[in-house]
Amino acid sequence: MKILTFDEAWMAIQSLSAPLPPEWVDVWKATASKRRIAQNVVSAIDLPPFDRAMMDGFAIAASDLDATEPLRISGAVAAGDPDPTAIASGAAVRVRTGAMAPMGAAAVVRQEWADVEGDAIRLLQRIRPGESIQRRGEDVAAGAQLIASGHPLDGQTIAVLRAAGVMQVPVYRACRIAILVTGNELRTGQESLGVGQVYAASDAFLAASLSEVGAIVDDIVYLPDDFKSICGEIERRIGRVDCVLLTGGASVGDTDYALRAISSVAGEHPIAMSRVWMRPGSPLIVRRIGTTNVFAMSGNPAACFVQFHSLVLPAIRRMMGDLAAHPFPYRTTLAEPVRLKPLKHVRVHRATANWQGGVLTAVAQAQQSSGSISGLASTNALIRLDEDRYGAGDTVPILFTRCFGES
Ligand SMILES: Nc1nc2c(c(=O)[nH]1)N[C@H]1C(S)=C(S)[C@@H](COP(=O)(O)OP(=O)(O)OC[C@H]3O[C@@H](n4cnc5c(N)ncnc54)[C@H](O)[C@@H]3O)O[C@H]1N2
Ligand code: MOO
Repeated sequence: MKILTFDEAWMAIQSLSAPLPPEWVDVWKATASKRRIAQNVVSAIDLPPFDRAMMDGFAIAASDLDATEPLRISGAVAAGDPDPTAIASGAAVRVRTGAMAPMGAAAVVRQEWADVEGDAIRLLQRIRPGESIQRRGEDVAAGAQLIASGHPLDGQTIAVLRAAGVMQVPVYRACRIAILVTGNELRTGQESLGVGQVYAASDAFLAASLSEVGAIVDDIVYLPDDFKSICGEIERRIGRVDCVLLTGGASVGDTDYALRAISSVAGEHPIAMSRVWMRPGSPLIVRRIGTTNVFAMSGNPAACFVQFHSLVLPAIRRMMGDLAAHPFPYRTTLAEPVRLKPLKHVRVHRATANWQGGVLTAVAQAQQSSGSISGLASTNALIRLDEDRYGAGDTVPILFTRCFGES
């Protein structure tokens, strides 16, 4: 048994989970995803690529910013016109928003600030130099840093890359994952339950949360408590997927095969851990075999949920380039007191978090048994409890298990 504290387990698992090699994606074919960019990206062009009119109105020369005499309208330019008509002193060029500013334009006078008198305009106020012109490269210059490594390739980022003329970016490869669900008592699909049987549940939240972060669930396999078949199913995935997630059989009973099967397949590969001082979720076995990380989580759905969100998912996110992952990244106020049995385990409670009067506030669920699953539908967070007693208003670390605000 290799038992670690929660923080030791976090470090051990994170250090096994190096980012996967990047692959290049075409920015114009990329769909918004949680994939992360694997290097700093610079702008390919000046942005905007030319001095640009920001208002519909009239471009004027520097000598006419406070002209009291009429300025003759000498031409017009629309967005997309390639010809940057020059502007002379005493003249105005009609411009549309998004058009190239004429050569020599010192400002664009929005049309509300000028009276049109035949083929001339008269300014209604003094115009500031540079008014309503966005200069070439003012947003970002060609070659300047645009996006930092590790940034998600989502819709907002794709917009920036496109605008800046970046055609391809390297992104960390999506983590490929196999889920092996073990247990003689488990039934799936439309099967009705026999005596002593339960429906397999945990793989549903595993698969859903993994696809939310952009990982690829290669397959989900249901296995009996049989040493040989568990060994065989692990072995055939080593080197073919980046992570194998087992559930069930992670504890110490004589039909709990996860540790023995992983050890048998691993041979000389050292075990990172087989238990963590955390409740629920203490039976957690982690071993890297070749290029594959193998995690065996508890069968109890609530324990599996806690292990997955607090330790396993952050490791998978790190493999996909989230290098800033932190175990419980926020703090919340407790709405109610908490009293716990003195134990050396860190307790991780399922909670419901909400904004109350502008303050993030969490209520721990009443039912915290590791065998109870019904509360998972309403929980949106896990809170970390290192002490035995807390008062209402105390603050504790929290992580969100679903997008905050979607509960
Ligand atoms: N003598 C000891 N017994 C146990 C210990 C211990 O230290 N000494 N640890 C306990 C703790 S803590 C936990 S948590 C459980 C973990 O057990 P396993 O990981 O071996 O899981 P199983 O025994 O296979 O299953 C536990 C429970 O969950 C049900 N289950 C399993 N898989 C699923 C699934 N996919 N969906 C829904 N429900 C599932 C299963 O039927 C069992 O009821 O061990 C304690 N024992
Ligand atoms: O891992 Mo267990 O959930 O502490 O009963």
